[in-house]
Amino acid sequence: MKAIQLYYPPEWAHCYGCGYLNAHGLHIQTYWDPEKGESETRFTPRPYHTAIPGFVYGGLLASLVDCHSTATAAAAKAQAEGLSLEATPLRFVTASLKVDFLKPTPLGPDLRLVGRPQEVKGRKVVVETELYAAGTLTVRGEAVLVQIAEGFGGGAG
Ligand SMILES: CCCCCCCCCC(=O)SCCNC(=O)CCNC(=O)[C@H](O)C(C)(C)COP(=O)(O)OP(=O)(O)OC[C@H]1O[C@@H](n2cnc3c(N)ncnc32)[C@H](O)[C@@H]1OP(=O)(O)O
Repeated sequence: MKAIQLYYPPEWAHCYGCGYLNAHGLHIQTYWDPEKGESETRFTPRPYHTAIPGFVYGGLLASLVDCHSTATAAAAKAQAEGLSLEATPLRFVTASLKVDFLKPTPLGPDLRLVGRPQEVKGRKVVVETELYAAGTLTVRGEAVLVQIAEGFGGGAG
């Protein structure tokens, strides 16, 4: 199975969280299960991703939820519209990101994120994410993702 992020064309693949062209990035990779209609991302934090010794930095956890959600939105939209990401790459950006840190996340175990689309409407997708460390739910996220339009970003300054 191919990660959703690997369908992004090069111009969409520089993201620090999930861009395969960012040498310094996290290279988050998300997989879609069309039967369940949900996504999964696995990530093993490095020792330097520390908040307090023994626990994962919350900003990293938010980044995982963020890029996991943009990819989930692309897969959910493709499935809803009967599109193939191979033929029609879709790219979403984060309009809103809410992260609840339910428990400290231990640093060491592989992290598992499960994403479930709640709404697919026009250019907008809402995704809920649960993040588990060694089977324990430690983070819950909710993100609103918007499909980028022609000329996204405009000119700076
Ligand atoms: C060039 C390739 C770039 C690839 C980048 C990948 C990045 C990966 C992950 C990220 O970190 S993204 C970086 C952080 N995000 C941003 O910088 C986005 C900055 N914001 C924007 O560019 C615009 O605000 C945005 C594109 C998100 C929305 O503007 P639009 O004018 O296109 O949206 P519009 O107002 O038409 O709203 C579309 C829908 O989204 C909803 N929406 C927009 N902003 C929202 C918001 N903040 N909260 C909740 N809902 C929101 C809006 O209500 C509406 O829903 P409904 O259709 O139900 O009415």
